[in-house]
Amino acid sequence: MTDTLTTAAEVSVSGLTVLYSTDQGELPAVSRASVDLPTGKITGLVGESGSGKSTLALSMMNAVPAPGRISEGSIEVNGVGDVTKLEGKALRRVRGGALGYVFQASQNSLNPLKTIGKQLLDLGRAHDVKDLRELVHRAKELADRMGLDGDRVLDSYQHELSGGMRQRVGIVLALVLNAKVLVLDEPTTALDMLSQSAVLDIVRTVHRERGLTTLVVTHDMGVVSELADRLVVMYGGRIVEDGPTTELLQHPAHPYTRALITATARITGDTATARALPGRPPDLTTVPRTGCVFRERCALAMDVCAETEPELLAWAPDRRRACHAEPTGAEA
Ligand SMILES: Nc1ncnc2c1ncn2[C@@H]1O[C@H](COP(=O)(O)OP(=O)(O)OP(=O)(O)O)[C@@H](O)[C@H]1O
Repeated sequence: MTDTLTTAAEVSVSGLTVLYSTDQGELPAVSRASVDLPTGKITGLVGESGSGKSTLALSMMNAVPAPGRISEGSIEVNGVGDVTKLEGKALRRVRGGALGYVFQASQNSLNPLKTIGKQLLDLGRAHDVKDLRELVHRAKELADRMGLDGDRVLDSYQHELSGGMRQRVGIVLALVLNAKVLVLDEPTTALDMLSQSAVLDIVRTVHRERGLTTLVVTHDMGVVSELADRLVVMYGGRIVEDGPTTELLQHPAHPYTRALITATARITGDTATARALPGRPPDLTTVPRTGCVFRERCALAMDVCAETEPELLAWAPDRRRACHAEPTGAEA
């Protein structure tokens, strides 16, 4: 069976492999990943630290940092084409133009030496915006919609803003050029609980009001379980499972997804039974080169798992999994 969704895709990642150069040679941080971001939906990309989430998300802007490179695959963005083929000015126009990206720890991604307003003007000039006053007006409006004082924020330096305010500023800058696709990398990490829920409310609201296609990257299953329409689970550079959020949480079909859910008290509703996943996730150098990448931490591992890498295949409508074990009642 193919891995395509029936819904229209705003972004379509196909056979993506991203390599980083290490002292052991070039190794994959993302391996043959194929996934769609359905138009108008919020997709959550989850997995432990090092699973390749940020690398996959950065690839969508063809912005994998050196010493990394996209070695295979394509990323089709609606109205743009294959971003892996873009370079120079065409690529800069897409970043912040069609695709708005709020960086991980965006708390620190702002320039400490320039006011937010000055950074907004730099962004406008980089994108050849003719009417900068209109751009400032739009940014203030957006900021106001997010519960910020637009005038004050534009006159501020980043150190004058709280973590939650900086995160909102990151979203303003990502959307002010009317991006249709919004990518947020760990939007709530390093925020206190109150600011976390305020930022998530804002993401939900701007997503709906602006008709966005949104990708939320997080290691925290709890964050996306309430926010996302769909979940995509990554482990060791592979997509191991995806599907609609409610179905995937109620009936996880990959042992890794099940373990992530069990480890999240916010989903199980019980801090006492929430168990951290035993063992450590692999990095580029330790990820198994043959067979299933999860087998060393998997309670269901069989001989075949050491020999053959399971393919990510559709096993029910709108559900895919990469696992040799049969989906059993245990998943339900
Ligand atoms: N610049 C780099 N050079 C070499 N290896 C890298 C580089 N950046 C990331 N990696 C490795 O690539 C793998 C995937 O990293 P990535 O940051 O995409 O994962 P992640 O799931 O987003 O985790 P985190 O939330 O910790 O960023 C990890 O093993 C990481 O160590």
